[in-house]
Amino acid sequence: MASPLDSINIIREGAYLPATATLCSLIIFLWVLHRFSVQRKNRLGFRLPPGPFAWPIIGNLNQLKRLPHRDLHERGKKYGPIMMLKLGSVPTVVVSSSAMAKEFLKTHDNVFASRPQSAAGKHLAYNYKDMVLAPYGPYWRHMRKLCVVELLNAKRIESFSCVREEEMLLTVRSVWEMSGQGEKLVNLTNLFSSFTQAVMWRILSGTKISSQSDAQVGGNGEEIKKLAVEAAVTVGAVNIGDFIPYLDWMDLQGVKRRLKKVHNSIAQVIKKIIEEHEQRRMKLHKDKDKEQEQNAATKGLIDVLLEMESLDGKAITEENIEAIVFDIFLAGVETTSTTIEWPMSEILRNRGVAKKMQEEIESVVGRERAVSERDIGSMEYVQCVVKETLRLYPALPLLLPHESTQDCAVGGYFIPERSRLIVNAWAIGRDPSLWEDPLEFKPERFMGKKVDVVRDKDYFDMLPFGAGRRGCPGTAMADVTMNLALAQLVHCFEWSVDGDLDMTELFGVTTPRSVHLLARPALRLSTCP
Ligand code: HEM
Repeated sequence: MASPLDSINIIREGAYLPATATLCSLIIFLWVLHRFSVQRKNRLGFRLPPGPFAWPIIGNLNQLKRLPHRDLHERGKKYGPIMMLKLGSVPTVVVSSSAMAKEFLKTHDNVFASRPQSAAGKHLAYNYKDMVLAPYGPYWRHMRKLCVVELLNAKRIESFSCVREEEMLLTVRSVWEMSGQGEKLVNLTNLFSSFTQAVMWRILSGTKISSQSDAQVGGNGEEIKKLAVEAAVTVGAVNIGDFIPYLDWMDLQGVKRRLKKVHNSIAQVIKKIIEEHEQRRMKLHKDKDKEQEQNAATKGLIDVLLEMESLDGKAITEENIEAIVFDIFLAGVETTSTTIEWPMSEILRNRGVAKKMQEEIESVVGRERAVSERDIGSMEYVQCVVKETLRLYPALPLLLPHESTQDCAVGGYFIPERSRLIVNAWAIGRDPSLWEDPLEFKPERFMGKKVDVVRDKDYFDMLPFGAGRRGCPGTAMADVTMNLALAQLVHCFEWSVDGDLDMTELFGVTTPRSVHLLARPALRLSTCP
């Protein structure tokens, strides 16, 4: 995956900086003018938050390290829980305490609910016509309501439990097969990716990702799997033009070109699958019996969207449907699979955690059958393992960037309009003033405590899903998927690794392990389910 630092190094080495002195003077003049205007704007009478010295043009871009969540955490120790950086010409507020995160994402949520403009939003995400990268306003509200109320409501998520359970059973069987019945190591990183892709694709389209019918219609599922990886790599690169707008037109790193290419390929696949659904619906409509049969079966979200003509009197266009399919697939897959990979790594390093999980699971389901989603409610320790993972390993350690839509005073500091907000969820989850032994993986810390990371809107001591208006709408779906996958894998198999595990991470769209997770399964149940 391209590292943000690779892109930043281009600037550090000076390879592309404008050469002529005139241009430099002009840029410095504009920079001074800009600083002056920011200071003048401060009619609220507060100072800007503290932060390191920012160079003209590049600001602090050249100082960011390969793992920015760790780097910003270290800097936060010097400058405090609100720090101001300049990324290129973009004023950027970095927040790294629970109390300050609450100020920004709850008290002043309405001011910080927008997203900054970016090449990814323009060229990949349907020119901001998706939900994830759309600026705050009526269009985003329409899309968010459609997604939260119609697609990801509790009843709908529950209706897909059979999809998740079936895909998990297929995954367990493929583990056993791939390992040569316990002889060989299995690549769990790839396995979790395939599992979450299969679940999300089936929930959207109603078809298996590599089923025969899918293959007959051109293998849309397989195609989108490859494209999702490509999109993640491209979005993971820092685009210089997003931070130094007057260099944007040059597309120095070729990011815009790659984004456009990936967008066109993804849009084509999504368009095709929507057209196929439309045609099938028309055919079924003619055959009433089959239509009833289809209605009784679980529908994919694309069918749900096609059946709805409007929401609150506003039409649901084909572009809306395409963008929502795009968002749910891309936002739901990597985040969930990364969050399953880390607790499996901890379980492999800590036999005691696996043992406690197995004892609890067996007390609920015995050894003769696989775990179902209904069982999870009775498994407090398994749920604590998931919570502890979300605390220590948030898949998006800096959430997604927010942007302020007006001047604002927060925590005694002035935050100018159009500042970028970065909330360091990784640092908050490891804050020693909130957590005892913060760096240790101890699921027991949540036992007997009513901590509801998914639904409690007032809980800011860990923020794996963000909070407020832009908080993740897929939390409930992610929660059931992760709990089921972990319980099933630990119940069916005893896992072992060769040697010590490397626990370092990469920073890209999500924060996966830097080295794929390989482990050997030994069957615990009498037969593979
Ligand atoms: C463990 C899994 C997941 C994690 C850790 C996660 C985390 C996040 C985070 C941190 C954000 C940004 C919040 C912010 O900007 O303040 C977000 C946004 C979002 N997530 Fe998730 N997510 C997960 C799974 C999912 C799933 C399964 C779906 C869909 C079914 C989903 C859909 C979205 C969408 C659409 C947004 C954008 C919301 C908006 O901008 O209005 N996520 N997620």
